[in-house]
Amino acid sequence: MKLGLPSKGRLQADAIDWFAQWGLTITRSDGGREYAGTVAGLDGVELVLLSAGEVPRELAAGRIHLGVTGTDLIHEKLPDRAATVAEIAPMGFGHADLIVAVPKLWADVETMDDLDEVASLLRARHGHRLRVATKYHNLVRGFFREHGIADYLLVDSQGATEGTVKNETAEAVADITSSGATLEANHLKILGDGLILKSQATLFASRRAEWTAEDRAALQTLCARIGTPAPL
Ligand SMILES: Nc1ncnc2c1ncn2[C@@H]1O[C@H](COP(=O)(O)OP(=O)(O)OP(=O)(O)O)[C@@H](O)[C@H]1O
Ligand SMILES: O=P(O)(O)OC[C@H]1O[C@H](OP(=O)(O)OP(=O)(O)O)[C@H](O)[C@@H]1O
Repeated sequence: MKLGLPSKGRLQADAIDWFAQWGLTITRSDGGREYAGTVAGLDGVELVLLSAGEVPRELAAGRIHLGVTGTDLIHEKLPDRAATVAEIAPMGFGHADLIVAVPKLWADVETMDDLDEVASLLRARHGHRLRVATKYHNLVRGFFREHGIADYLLVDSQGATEGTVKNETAEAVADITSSGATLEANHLKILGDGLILKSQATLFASRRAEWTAEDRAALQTLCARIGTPAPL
């Protein structure tokens, strides 16, 4: 059974601690620079280290049986997620909210409806569409559609998204926030009804992987320890 774990970044250390409480000892090879390691405490588990952003794709391709990543990334990257993955357990860390934020200076803009009005004004007065910077294209499109906002442009931003407003490449952003410090530092505020998704690190199982009898037994054992029914 292949277990995909973030190779570095904010989720890895907490994920290793989380598995330790269920009797799985995960050890990175040589000082943590090599992307390899071992799992002790449950037979037949092989460690695969990869970026949190790649875990959804690897689960969908069936190249890993289990994977740890944020629910935001699963929702964004797997449109057909019910057929692709099964949630085993939320892990209680990596909490973050995907939100829509606008400049604090926009005193009259507090809701998605207000943002829709801004979009219409921008179009009417300046002849260009409202630009929204994000890396969560699918989730943002769906959310704007639910709020009846159609006249806007998504600007791809793979990092430093909150800076796009100051840099004048976008008027609004849709990004992850946890402490709120980055929004504050960039003079942005969250719209009252601008919460797209609440995310946390979660253990998922792949419905697309080939599950041998040994893999299923390992999954059963792990789920019994966690105290949750095996989803497959
Ligand atoms: N403050 C935060 N900022 C961004 N992501 C966060 C935050 N808190 C928790 N997360 C979660 O962490 C996950 C992303 O983790 P990380 O940035 O380590 O992965 P990544 O984007 O694959 O990293 P890499 O920079 O190696 O590509 C997402 O699921 C996200 O929701
Ligand atoms: O609410 P906060 O605690 O301030 O955290 C939110 C910030 O952290 C993340 O960025 P990250 O550190 O991953 O850098 P990036 O912008 O390059 O993705 C995220 O994209 C926000 O910018």
